[in-house]
Parts: sequence; structure tokens; C-alpha cells
Amino acid sequence: MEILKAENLTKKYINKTALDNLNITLEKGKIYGLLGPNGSGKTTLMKIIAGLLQASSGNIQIMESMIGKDTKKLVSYMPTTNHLSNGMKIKHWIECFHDYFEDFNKEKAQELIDFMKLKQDMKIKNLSTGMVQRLKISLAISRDAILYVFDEPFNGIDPVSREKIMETLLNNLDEEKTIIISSHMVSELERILDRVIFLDDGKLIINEDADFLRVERKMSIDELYREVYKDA
Ligand SMILES: Nc1ncnc2c1ncn2[C@@H]1O[C@H](COP(=O)(O)OP(=O)(O)OP(=O)(O)O)[C@@H](O)[C@H]1O
Repeated sequence: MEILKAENLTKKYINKTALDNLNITLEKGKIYGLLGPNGSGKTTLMKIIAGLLQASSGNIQIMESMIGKDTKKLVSYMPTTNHLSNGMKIKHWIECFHDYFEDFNKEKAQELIDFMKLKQDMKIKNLSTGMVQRLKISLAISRDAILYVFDEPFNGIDPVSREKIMETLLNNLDEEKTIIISSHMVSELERILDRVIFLDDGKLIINEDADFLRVERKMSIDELYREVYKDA
């Protein structure tokens, strides 16, 4: 089942076309790796899907609704930046998410925060980079959305914690959910991906089944990535 469809999606900033006539569909229940070098348009696409940025032209629909207020309720988005204000404690953010998102499961968030070895009384300003990432991920996973969009969830995270986060994603989001993850850590991510999307300078160059690509190209997704972008 198709849950997202983008047609001729273009995003122009003042002197840069960040997304160039993108046509893309996402299927229900799949984990997508959104891959590409710096500046290829990954964050721009994710922000548009999350309803935080408007495309310059083209259409994008989620569950057959045009992007807007209604589709925001269907998408749980974890930005790459720290969007949680510093003076607040973790427990305040749990309350905020609970107030703001109808689909937010407070008990689940509390469990995940414990699992991630965080304490509810910790202030955001006292958290390390990796701890902030773990908190952002816990909050995003605690929503019961249709589509989960994680922008660079492994930034600043050590290898053991990366494994833990991947396990948490797989264990907490059932097979009905669709997930998009952008990352530069292709080799670590590849084992959980069903499909891969390669962007290059705002253009879609691959949207394909990961196993199919491995067999067809006789290489891992990581090797394919290095080959495709060797001149980037
Ligand atoms: N607000 C903005 N104003 C002008 N240009 C922008 C803006 N945001 C992004 N860009 C440009 O759009 C292009 C795509 O940026 P984007 O952040 O989507 O790429 P990305 O693939 O997420 O990169 P990275 O891997 O470095 O995070 C880049 O050339 C970037 O400089």
C-alpha cells in the first residue's frame, strides 16, 4: 500500500535548487534509507514530508491527503538539530509532547527514557550530544504515527548506543509503520533497510529494494554508495 506520493517535487532556495523535480512513492511497512552526500537534499525532503517546509512546486500527499495540518498528525519527525529548549527537564518535554500530540504515549516515553539510561529530572542543557539524540529518538518513537522520519539519528552516537537505538527502533515500531532514516553511516544502517533512496544534488537517482540492489549489483549498499558518489 502506498502511503506517500510526491510528484515533480521541487524546492528552490534563493540561489540553490535543493530538490529537483522529485517523483517518489513510499510503501507502508518499509524501512527506507535516505542516502546522499552533504547538501544532496535529504533534510529538505524530510522537512517537507514533516510539513515544516513548503515545496516551491509539485505535489506531495500522505495517505492521499495533501501535505498540511492533517498530514502533520501522521508524521513523527526527529530533526537533526536539537529542537528541545535548554532550560527544560526531560519530564517537561514528555509533558509537552503529551499535550501537543494526540498519539503520544507517555508511558512508552517513560519506559524508553529509562531504557536509554536517561533520568526524567535531567536538564536538557546538561545532556551530552548522544544523550540528546537518545531523548529525541525516544520522544519520536513514542508517537503512534503512520510515518516516522529520522534525520541523522546516529549523529554523535557511539557504536554501542547506535546498535541500541537500531534495536529500539525495530522493537518499538511494528511492521505496519513506515520509517525513513537519513544517515551517513551506511554500513551500520544497511542491515535494517528494506529500501534505499539515493539523492544526488536534489535529484532522485535510486529508489529500490535493498536486497534486489545487492544481488543485481553484486555489492553491499555501502559499497554501492561509495561507487555512486565517488566523485561527490
Ligand atoms: N535555508 C536555506 N537557505 C538556502 N539554502 C539552503 C537552505 N537549507 C538548505 N539549503 C541548501 O540546499 C541544499 C540541500 O540541503 P539539505 O540540508 O537538504 O542537504 P542534506 O542532504 O540534508 O545535507 P547534509 O547531509 O549535509 O545534512 C544545500 O546546498 C544547502 O546548502
